[in-house]
Formats: sequence, C-alpha cells, structure tokens
Amino acid sequence: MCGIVGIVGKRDVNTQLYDALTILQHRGQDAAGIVTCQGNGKVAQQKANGLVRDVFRTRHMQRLVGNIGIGHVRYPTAGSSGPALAQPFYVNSPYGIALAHNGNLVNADKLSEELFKTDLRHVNTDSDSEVLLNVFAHELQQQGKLIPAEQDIFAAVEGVHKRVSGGYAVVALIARYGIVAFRDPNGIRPLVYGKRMTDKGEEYMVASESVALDVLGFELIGDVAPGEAIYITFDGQLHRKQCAEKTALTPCIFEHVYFARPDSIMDGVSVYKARLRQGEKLAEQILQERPNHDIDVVIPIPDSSRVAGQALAYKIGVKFREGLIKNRYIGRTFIMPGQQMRKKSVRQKLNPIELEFRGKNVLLVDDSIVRGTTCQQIIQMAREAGAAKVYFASAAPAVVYPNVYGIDMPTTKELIAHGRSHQEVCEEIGADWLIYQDLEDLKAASADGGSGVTEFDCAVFDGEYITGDVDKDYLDKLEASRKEGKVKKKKELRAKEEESPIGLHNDGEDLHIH
Ligand SMILES: O=P(O)(O)OC[C@H]1O[C@H](OP(=O)(O)OP(=O)(O)O)[C@H](O)[C@@H]1O
Ligand SMILES: NC(=O)CC[C@H](N)C(=O)O
Ligand SMILES: [Mg+2]
Repeated sequence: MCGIVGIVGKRDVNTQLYDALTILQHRGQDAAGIVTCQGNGKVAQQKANGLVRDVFRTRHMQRLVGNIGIGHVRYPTAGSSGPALAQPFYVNSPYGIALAHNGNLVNADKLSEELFKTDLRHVNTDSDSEVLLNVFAHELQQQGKLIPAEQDIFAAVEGVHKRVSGGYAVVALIARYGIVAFRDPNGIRPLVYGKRMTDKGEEYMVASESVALDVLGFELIGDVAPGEAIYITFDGQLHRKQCAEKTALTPCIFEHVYFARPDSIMDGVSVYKARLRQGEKLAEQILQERPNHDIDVVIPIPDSSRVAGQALAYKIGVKFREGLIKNRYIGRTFIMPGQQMRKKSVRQKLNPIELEFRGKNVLLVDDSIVRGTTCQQIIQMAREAGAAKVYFASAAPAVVYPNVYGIDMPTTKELIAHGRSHQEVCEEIGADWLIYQDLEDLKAASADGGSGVTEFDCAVFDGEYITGDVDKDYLDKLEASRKEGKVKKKKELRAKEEESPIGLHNDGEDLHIH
C-alpha cells in the first residue's frame, strides 16, 4: 500500500506534489519520487530511498518544473527495496510515460515473460510496477497514434485490465498530453480524485487518500470506480470511462484497520467512523465473553488503535488512558523492511507511563496483530511497568493468510496466528487474555456507515482471494521465492555497494530524463 498522487495544474505542481506526498507518508517510508512535465514535453524526475523530506532538496524542487506531475511513496511488496525500485518508473516509448503504482500484481512473472517474448520490451528490475508500466505502454503503442485521444488512452487501460491480475491503483503521466489514473476491476486499492478552482482555472488531483485532497484545498469529487479510468489532459479537460468488462467493489478492509489515515474517506466509508465502530463491536464481544470483567483501564497502542480503543473503553464503561507515549520521530513499524529493524523500533517508539500500569488490570488495544512484533514487546513493557494483569484486544481478527494485493505479508510462517490456536497465540504473546474481533463484526464496522459498500477483500483473515487465480500452488511458490529472495538479499548485502542495482533514469543530480 504505497501512496500515489497526480496533479494537473495551471502552474508548477512540484510543491503541491511534495506536500501531498508528506501527507501520504504513512503509506510508504522506503522511497519517494516525483515526475513532472512541461507543455513542451520535457520531463523531470527525482526519486530515491528515504522519507519525502530527505529525498527532495531545494535544488531538486527548483528543477522539477511543469504543470502536470505525479508522485509516489513506496512500501515495497515486490522486488527489493533498493533505489532502482523507487517510483515513478519511466519508459520513453510511446510518448514518454511515467507511472506510479499502489498494489501488487499476481501474474507479474507471466507478464514479464510475455513482455520480453511477445511485446519485445525490456524490464530492468524485479518490480511488478515496472511490468505494469510496460504493459500499459505496449497497449498504448498498439493504438498507433501520434497524438493520443482519450479513447486511445481508455483502450490501453482496457488492454491492461485484460492482461493484468491483482490489486492496482495507478497514476501515469503521459508526456505532453496529461495524466491517467485507474483502479483494478475489484477496487482493492483506493483512489480518489478532486478539483480546485484557481484564478487561472480548474486544477485536478488524484490521490490514494482523500486527506491529501483536503489538505491541499481540493474538493473531493469521488472515488475512481473499480475498473474505471480517468484521463485529465494537459489543459485540464477531464474524461472518464469504465474500462473493465466485469467489476465489483471489494476494497481491502485492512485499509480501514491500519493503513489509511482516520481522516480519510474511502469509497464513501469514513475510516474514523469505521474504527469507532470496530471499537464498539469489540466492546460488545468483551461484555458478552466476560460480563463481569475486571478491567481497570483501557490503553491503546499508538497510533493506529487509538480511535477503536477510545470507543471500546467508553462502551465498556472503563477509563481510557494514553499509557504508552509515542516518539513522534519514529515511523510506522509494520511497514519497515526486515524483522530486526521492526523489533528494534517498537522499543524506540513506545514508552510506558508507569503510573497508568502499576497494580492495574490493563486492557491493551491494538488495531491488529500480524507478526506479533509489537504486542509481544508491549505486553512485556506493561508487566515491567507493574501491571497486575495484561489483557489484549485486537480490533481485527487473527491474520492467518498471506496478502498478495499490496501488503507485504507473503508468507504464512511469519504470521503469529498461523497454525496456532487462539490460546497458543495468547501464550505466545504473553497475555492473560486475548480477544480478537469477529470477521463479520469487522465487515459490519466498515459497512454500517451507509456507504453502500458491503463486500471487502478480507483475504488475510479468510483466505478468499478475490481475483480467483491465487491458489495453494501459487502461495507455495510465493513462499519459496521469498525464501530465495532472503538468501539473495544477504549475499547482496555482502557484495560491494557498486554491485547493487542502480536505476536507469536516476542519476540523482541531472533531473531531466530526455
Ligand atoms: O503484529 P505486528 O507485526 O507488530 O503488526 C501490527 C502492528 O503494526 C502496526 O503498527 P505501526 O507501528 O506500523 O503503525 P502505527 O503507529 O500506525 O500504529 C499496527 O498498528 C500494529 O500495532
Ligand atoms: N505497497 C505497494 O503498493 C507496492 C507497490 C509495488 N508492488 C512495489 O513493491 O513497489
Ligand atoms: Mg500500531
């Protein structure tokens, strides 16, 4: 779940893109990139590993000129996390296209082979996003137009939907012509768009989350529908078309649990309200399981569980205390690459206020338990701070299946709840009592707000993969390739720095790529 953004403006869009990426930073901390384009077709790019504030210097911003542009913050789900895989990716034919992608493709290997053998295209990295870019470029090339019209762009997106399977929200810049954005036919990954009136005319923006539009003063028009594409020309004409034959709206429910900011609205669902309802439903379950519970205090694990924790505490009539204080300079742990870094960060990030724990029966609330990295350490901290009993509630059900649509959970082995009973997980994390949200309750928490969304991608909880092409065989292969990847990574780390892959269009200083 990376963050993507695209703006078609009436003046330089570089600082707007930068601001939008800082707002979407919670969706990816590994790399960031911006590509802009001027009316004469000149494209400029800056991308590198790091947070937005570290990747773009004044000297870069000054040279990222142009009225249209796209940006990306990356959380790796495919390929390595090196600088060559930072996005947007660029291909020079046809027209010059840069593309940024949130999601993960299920059939990237097959497509990669097809691109090489049939489409005669070279993909230089193991990024599925580079594959996606080349499929789109090929489909657009097939239209054979010197100046592409909206129907050519839409025909290319139709071609993409026919060939590609997985979760994908995409924004692409076509040099000289405009920006196209599209979403997979199941609407797994989020994408919204909006407009803003300026003294020079109307400007458009597409982004992963509505909060980016809010902060930049754009008015939300709505979500890009599953399978739909929108094309905004350089001079600001907006065109929309449904480009998939069969569509369904099944957004990833984990966005509501963890990924999205609570102040975002996705497919009409307020993430904040969904989290409040998650807390209330969890509270009902607690009251049902233990009507005479002895919880003295509810303490959330910051940041993502705060909203659910507060609603839960209110409903069970127990005080809510911020007993764990977060270091605001440490990022999100779950989306960091590598278990060692994740483990170390939990302690750096969170510190208990002893007074809130000493002698009390504490209910810790988190939005989810995935690898168990966070809860194991926090429960230990709570005990060291003198808690009498440590109970643990998760606002999501047990995560037991891998994710293949844009969350980096490719193997079951790393999931603490996989192959363990409820009681075994409780013992493994060291809690005195463990409560998981019921899946139907979680779905209801997202559906109850009246948005009309009733189906969700819940594969990590129920193992049902919406694209229909993910079976045991596929998951076994994925798991095996991940193991190979790890071995390769270790070897790579040992290798000299100059041997690690570098990007084709990324020399860092010369921003113009043609
Ligand atoms: O079981 P785990 O593998 O530890 O994963 C789950 C934890 O990771 C996330 O927190 P994170 O620190 O990433 O972000 P947050 O500050 O938004 O809560 C999530 O909110 C849980 O706390
Ligand atoms: N989290 C994402 O959306 C990742 C996008 C893409 N699969 C990558 O690894 O770069
Ligand atoms: Mg957390």
